[in-house]
Amino acid sequence: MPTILGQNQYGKAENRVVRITRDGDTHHIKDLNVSVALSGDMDDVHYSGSNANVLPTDTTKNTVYAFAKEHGIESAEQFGIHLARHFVTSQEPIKTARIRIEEYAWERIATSDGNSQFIGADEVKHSFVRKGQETRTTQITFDGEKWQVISGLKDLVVMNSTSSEFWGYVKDKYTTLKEAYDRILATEVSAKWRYNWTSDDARMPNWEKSYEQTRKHMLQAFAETYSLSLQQTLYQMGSRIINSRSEVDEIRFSLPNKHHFLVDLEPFGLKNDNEVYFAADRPYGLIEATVLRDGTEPQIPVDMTNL
Ligand SMILES: O=c1[nH]c(=O)c2[nH]c(=O)[nH]c2[nH]1
Repeated sequence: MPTILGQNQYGKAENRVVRITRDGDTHHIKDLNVSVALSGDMDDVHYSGSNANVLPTDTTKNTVYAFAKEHGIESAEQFGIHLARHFVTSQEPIKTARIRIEEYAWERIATSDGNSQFIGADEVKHSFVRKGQETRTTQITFDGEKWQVISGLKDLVVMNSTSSEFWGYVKDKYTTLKEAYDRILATEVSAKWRYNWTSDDARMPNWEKSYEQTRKHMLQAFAETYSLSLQQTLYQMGSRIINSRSEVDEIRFSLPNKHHFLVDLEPFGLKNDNEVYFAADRPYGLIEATVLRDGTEPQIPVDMTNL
C-alpha cells in the first residue's frame, strides 16, 4: 500500500530552565518548562533519512538556555515569541515554530521577624516557596486507651537561590562531583510530626494553629539556615519545630535534593555567572531523618514519611 507523510513536527520537549536574576542580593526567579516543536520542509528526513533540513533537537534545547542568559526571561510570552521568531527566521526549511511554556510561580518566604510582602531581613531575598497548596496529612490511632496523632505535609516546594554550599565530602575513585561554594538548594518537603497528646484531655492541641505554626517554623528555618548540606538544613528545620512547638515531640523528613545544574554556555561564547540552571527531575538525592525531643522515643515509622 502506498503511503504518504502527514502532519509532522519535532523538537525538544520540557526544557526545564531556571533563570536567577540578581538585583544586589535580592534575587528573582523565573522557572519555566519550555517545549519546542518545529515543522516545515521535513519530507526528506522522513522519506529518505536525509538530515539536510534538520536543526537538531539538541540545538533547540541549547537555544532555550542560551536565550535565557542572553535575553533574560521577562515573561513566558516574551521568551516564547523570541524563540519562535528565531527558529522561523534563521532556518529556511523551518516554516512554523510552536513554543509551549509552563511557568512555575514562586513566593518569597517570610522571615521570623518580617512580613512576606516586604524584603526586610536578609534571608527572604533569596528564599522562595513554590505557589500552590501543599497537601496536609494526618493519621489517628486509638486503642481504647491511648491516642497517637501523626500529622504532616507533602509537596511543599522550597528554594534558596544562594546561601548553600556542599564541599569537604568523601572522594573515592567514582567521585566526579565538583565542590560547590554557592549553589541552589531546592527540595520538596515531606514531613510527619507526632503530637505528644495521648489522652482525651482538655489540653489537646489547637490542631489548626499547630499546623500553621509548624509549617511557618519549617519554612523560616529553611530560609534562615546558611546550608552546608541538605542534611544540616533538615536538622535545623526539625529542631526549630521541636524547640518552638511544645506539642510536637518528633518530626521525620523526607527531602529530595532537587538538583539545579549550571548550564555550560561557553560553547556559545556566553558566561554563566550563576544565572541559568537546568532543573533536573531525576535521579535525585534523597535525604531522610527524624528529629526528636531529647528523652523521647521515636515512634514515626521510617517509611511513613512519603505517605
Ligand atoms: O546536601 C547534599 N547532601 C549530600 O549528601 C549530597 N550528595 C551530593 O552528591 N550532593 C549532596 N548535597
